[in-house]
Amino acid sequence: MQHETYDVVVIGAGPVGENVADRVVRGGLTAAVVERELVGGECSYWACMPTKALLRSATALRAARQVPGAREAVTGDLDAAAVLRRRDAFASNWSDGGQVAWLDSAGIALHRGHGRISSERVVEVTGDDGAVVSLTARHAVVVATGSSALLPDVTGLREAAPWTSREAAAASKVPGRLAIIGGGVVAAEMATAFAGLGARVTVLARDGVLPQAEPFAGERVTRALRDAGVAVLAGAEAASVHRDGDGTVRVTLTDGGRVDADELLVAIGRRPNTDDIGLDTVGLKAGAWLTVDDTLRVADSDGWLYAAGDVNRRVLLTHQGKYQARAVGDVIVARAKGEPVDDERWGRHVATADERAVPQVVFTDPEVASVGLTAAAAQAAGLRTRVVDYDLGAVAGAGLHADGYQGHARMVVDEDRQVIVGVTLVGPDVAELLHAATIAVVGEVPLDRLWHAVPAYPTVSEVWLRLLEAYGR
Ligand SMILES: Cc1cc2nc3c(=O)[nH]c(=O)nc-3n(C[C@H](O)[C@H](O)[C@H](O)COP(=O)(O)OP(=O)(O)OC[C@H]3O[C@@H](n4cnc5c(N)ncnc54)[C@H](O)[C@@H]3O)c2cc1C
Ligand SMILES: NC(=O)c1ccc[n+]([C@@H]2O[C@H](COP(=O)([O-])OP(=O)(O)OC[C@H]3O[C@@H](n4cnc5c(N)ncnc54)[C@H](O)[C@@H]3O)[C@@H](O)[C@H]2O)c1
Repeated sequence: MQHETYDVVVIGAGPVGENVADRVVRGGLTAAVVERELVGGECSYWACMPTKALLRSATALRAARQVPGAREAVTGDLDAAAVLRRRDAFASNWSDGGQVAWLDSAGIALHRGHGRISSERVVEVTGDDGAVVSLTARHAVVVATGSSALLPDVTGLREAAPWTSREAAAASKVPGRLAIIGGGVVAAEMATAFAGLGARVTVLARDGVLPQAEPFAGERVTRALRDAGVAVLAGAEAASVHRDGDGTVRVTLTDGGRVDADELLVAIGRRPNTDDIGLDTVGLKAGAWLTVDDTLRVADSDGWLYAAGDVNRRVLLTHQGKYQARAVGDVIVARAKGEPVDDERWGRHVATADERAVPQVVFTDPEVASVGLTAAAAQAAGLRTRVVDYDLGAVAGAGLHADGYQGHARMVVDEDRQVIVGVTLVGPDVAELLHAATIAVVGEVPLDRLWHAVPAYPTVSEVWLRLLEAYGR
């Protein structure tokens, strides 16, 4: 068996693993990443990038149709084939050549194959040809193996060959009828995308649409999906699934109803990619999420094992995983060099924002952009809050942006500290408004000072002033 030694070995070269390795190399250590599939991970080829490419064209078309003058110039329908071609380009045609070249330029070694921890600080990599290379880490092993789609225990489901987000993101044609189990982020975005591409979509939303978000967000997205022709069946749950000889998937519901489709997408959440990475060899449970401290070090390990990104279940988002990667890369370097560790709240070596300041955009139409706590979550956390709502469509900039602009904004104020702890914006193109809210929440900017942050006129951002006015001074 071939043996190699590095300062740090990272299992998984998704966005998080790549960034951990980059950070430790920038800090003067050596690093290897192990990847069994494509360098770039889920995000690049089957998640963030291709799905947003599937969504973007229909959104642009809707935007043009909402502005007289532009509307008249739109004379045709969406070209689904062109959208799929553009999606292919955003997925780099499922080739990781560009990312491999970047690893090379960053001085990071790549080992292709399946990585398994075999003992303390040792990772064995089994290549496609069965050859095994043993990698020893002088300082740390970082698990960044991500997550996979979860399938519910529904009779006949697996035999019916359902789509997960992977097959949907990489679809080579648009099914005539698409049924979706789930009502979360993936279900809402995919329903929007495939309805825009011309499919007849049915959403079996057992717990409603976007149940984790502010209730008005789910309500507005549900309304928009229905306006777009999507059948949203709130409370519907699949009891059994069968795929007929002609390819039709028949979903029988627990209330006896039936939904027929050409494809069935399951989008009910994720499970960690830890089944077969050797956790049992170091006293941890195979198949479990990896619990970490704020410096991303795995609890119950002897200090050499870290986990970042989806696999630690803190936040299942690329940008937040990359934020963790910066913290974990830097803390490994600090510990290796015997330098002080800055693990105070908001310190350099901790991922404090994961707790209460996570930004997310759901790219439905309207978009849902949120950061921090919802009103319900703030209350559950025991904060004394005041909730301020404003009609986004009443802002001058919104009216200019699109005729008939409809949207809603909410800020949740911690009354004791006079700071904003949560913001949710729903409306066309609100994604780019979110970072101002993130800065206000992370910076814990006092409301008194926010009055001096004057939004430019006439932008949609003027909603900030309206929210402050509604709160009062
Ligand atoms: C449909 C969909 C859309 C999404 N859209 C967004 C979005 O718009 N914005 C956003 O922020 N987030 C989005 N996400 C979430 C985002 O994709 C994940 O949070 C992100 O990919 C996590 O990065 P990661 O590096 O932790 O894991 P991954 O991207 O899953 O990468 C893990 C890598 O590890 C490799 N690996 C696993 N096990 C092993 C092993 N034993 N040996 C070697 N290699 C291994 C895998 O092959 C993979 O390349 C979306 C998710 C889905 C499903
Ligand atoms: N734009 C983005 O930021 C983006 C886009 C897509 C995915 N993601 C990330 O990917 C992750 C996975 O997304 P997801 O939509 O699969 O998960 P999710 O957790 O967002 O939603 C899953 C939904 O499925 C429902 N559900 C759970 N079990 C069920 C069952 N047995 N039957 C029917 N319904 C069931 C839940 O009520 C929930 O609403 C999310 O955590 C999200 O952060 C992010």
